[in-house]
Amino acid sequence: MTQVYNSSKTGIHNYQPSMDHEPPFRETYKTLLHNSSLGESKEENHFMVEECDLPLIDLSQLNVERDKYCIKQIAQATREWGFFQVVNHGVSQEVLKILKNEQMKVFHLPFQKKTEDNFLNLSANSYRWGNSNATSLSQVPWSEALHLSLADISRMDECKSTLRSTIEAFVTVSASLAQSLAEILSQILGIKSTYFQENCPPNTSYLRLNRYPPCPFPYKAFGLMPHTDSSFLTILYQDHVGGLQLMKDGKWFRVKPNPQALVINIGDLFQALSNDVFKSIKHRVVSSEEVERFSVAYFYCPSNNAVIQSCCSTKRLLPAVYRHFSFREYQQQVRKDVEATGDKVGLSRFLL
Ligand SMILES: O=C(O)CCC(=O)C(=O)O
Ligand SMILES: [Fe+2]
Repeated sequence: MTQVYNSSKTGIHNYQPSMDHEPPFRETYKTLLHNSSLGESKEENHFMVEECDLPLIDLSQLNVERDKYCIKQIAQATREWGFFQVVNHGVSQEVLKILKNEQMKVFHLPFQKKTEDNFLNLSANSYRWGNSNATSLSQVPWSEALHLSLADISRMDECKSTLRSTIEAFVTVSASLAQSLAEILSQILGIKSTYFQENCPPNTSYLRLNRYPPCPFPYKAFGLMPHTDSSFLTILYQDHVGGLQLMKDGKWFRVKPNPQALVINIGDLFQALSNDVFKSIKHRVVSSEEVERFSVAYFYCPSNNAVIQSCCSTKRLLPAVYRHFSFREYQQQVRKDVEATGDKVGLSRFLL
């Protein structure tokens, strides 16, 4: 399947993507597509989903002084939603615009090039698409991604210097924003203020560049299946297209895209650390039939050896919900479950 994007849709002029950049979704998942009962009306309609009014927090005062009102808003949004948006976050609109442009260029390289060993001088398996373990179409993400460890970024191909320097600019702000947010939240939990400095040294976090091609079966295949993030928290930049949905009180809601804002969500590790006080919220991406979509996610993660232990249990306030586990152990379990069943099981594997 090939697609030509015109300038009115992408906002980029004089830019011609290669015609052979799409991963072979249709061919690869032919059997799963055939087995899925296309067009059945009893299917949940992913598009008939209410839009939510996600809390929007202005961080301009946070960087100057630890503004109490701002901290209160962050705490409230985390407890009520586990998801919120921030503006005046420190990443300039210019950087975000260039980042999307560079991301578009890299994903529009021929598919064959993206799958080559040593693509952009990155570690093996950095470029990902679909799900080779899927047993049904609902387990196939109709998307492609570059999954980068922060160490990988400094090794990135010199010829992609604009991509690299823009990613670095995004990562620098995201790293400090993630740490500030985590420290604010840790105060509520009574965790010592140096916890994140000690457990999340530079380069242990990850960045993922996502591209969601137009999907011919958006009712059947998600851009990204319902999931929770394995991070402490995630910082997401999404373009103007929309498609991100989150689950609140058992119901799916659409997040209205705001390209000025970054979206923050709590991940599994914060849920475990907080002994379920904060919740890692399920979210998904519904693709468009007509346009491609881009997003960038910064996953704030500790070193592999870091042990996640519920704060409340260490203070003996409440019985611990989860057993201690290292981040390495967590990632290994997630990988094992995905390989065995096509799905992530997540925190419930570590329940006491
Ligand atoms: O693209 C998005 O809006 C969400 C991406 C996401 O959830 C992820 O990469 O984990
Ligand atoms: Fe996610």
